[in-house]
Amino acid sequence: MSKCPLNSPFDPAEDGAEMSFDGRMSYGDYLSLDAILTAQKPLSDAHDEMLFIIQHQTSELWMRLAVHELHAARDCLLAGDSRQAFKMLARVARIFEQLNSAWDVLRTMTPSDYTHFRDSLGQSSGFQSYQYRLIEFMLGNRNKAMLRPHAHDADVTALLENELSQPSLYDVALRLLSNSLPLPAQVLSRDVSLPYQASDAVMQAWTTIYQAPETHWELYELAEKLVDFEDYFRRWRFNHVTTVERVIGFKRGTGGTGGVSYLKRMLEVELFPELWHLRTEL
Ligand code: HEM
Ligand SMILES: N[C@@H](CC(=O)c1ccccc1NC=O)C(=O)O
Repeated sequence: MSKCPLNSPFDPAEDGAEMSFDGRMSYGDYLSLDAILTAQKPLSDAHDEMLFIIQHQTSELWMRLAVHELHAARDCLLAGDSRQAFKMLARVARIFEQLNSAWDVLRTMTPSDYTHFRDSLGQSSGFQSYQYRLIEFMLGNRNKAMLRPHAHDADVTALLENELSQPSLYDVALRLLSNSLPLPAQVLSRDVSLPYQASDAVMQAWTTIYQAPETHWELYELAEKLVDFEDYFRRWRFNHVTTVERVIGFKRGTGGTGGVSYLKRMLEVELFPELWHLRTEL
C-alpha cells in the first residue's frame, strides 16, 4: 500500500538534508541575515514606508555589486585582459536592467501613499547616495561639487576623492584606443579629476573603429559594451524622473534641488559622448 503524503509528510532528513546547525555555519550566518533583515527601520506608521526602504536598500546592494564589477573591469582593462572585462561590463548592464525592472514595484506607491511618510525623510535624499556617485565617478561623470554632501563623512569623502584621482573607465578605454590609433596628448594626459570634454580627435578614432570592426574587434567590442551599459543607465535615469514626477509632481526634492527639473537636466549627461556622436558620421 502506498503511503498517503498527508498522513506521513515527507521528512527531508531522510533524503540527507542537514537539520542541525548548532555550532555550524548556516544559511543565515553566511549571509548575515540578522544584520540585513533587522535594518528596516520605518520612522512612521505608513504602510508603504517598508516598500520605500527595501526598494532603496536593494538598490544599494545591487550598486555595491556594480562597484565591485566596475573596479575589476577597469583593472582587467589596464592589465590587458579585455575578455574578462567584457564579461564584467555585461554583468553591470544586467544589474541596471534589474534596477530598471524594480521601478515597477515602487510605482505601485501612489502620491497619497507617499505623503503619509515623506515628512519623516527630512532632508535625506538619493542625491546623497555615495555609491551612486562613486559609480558615476568611475564611469567618468566627474563633478567635484558632488563631494560636498559627503563632507561630514571623512571615509566616504576619501573614497570618492581617491576615485577622482584615478583614470575613469572611459579614460582607460581611451588609453587602449590610443594603442591602435593616435590620440592627442591633452586627451591622454588630462587632469582625470575634472569633467571629461568630448574631443573631435577621439570621435574620429572611434569612427575608424566602427568603420572596420573586424580589424579592431576588441576595441569595437569594448565600445559596444560601454554603449550598452550607458543605454541601461539612461533608462534608469528616465525611470527615476518619471516615477518622481508621478509621485511628487514638480515639488522641490528633500535634497534641496528643484526635483524633476534637476533630474531632467541629468538626463542630458553623456558618459561616453563620442561613442554616441560617431553614429551620425557612419
Ligand atoms: C518615490 C520615490 C522617489 C522619489 C520621489 C525620488 C525623488 C528624488 C528627487 C526629487 C531627487 C533630486 C534630489 C533632491 O532634491 O532630493 C532624487 C535624486 C536621486 N534619487 Fe531619488 N527618488 C525616488 C526613488 C529613488 C530610488 C528608488 C533610488 C534608488 C537608489 C533613488 C536614487 C536617487 C539618486 C541616486 C539621486 C541622485 C541623482 C543625481 O544626482 O543624478 N531615488 N530623487
Ligand atoms: N528626494 C525625495 C526623497 C527620496 O526619494 C529619498 C529620501 C530618503 C532616501 C532615499 C530617497 N530616494 C531617492 O531620492 C523627495 O523629494 O521626496
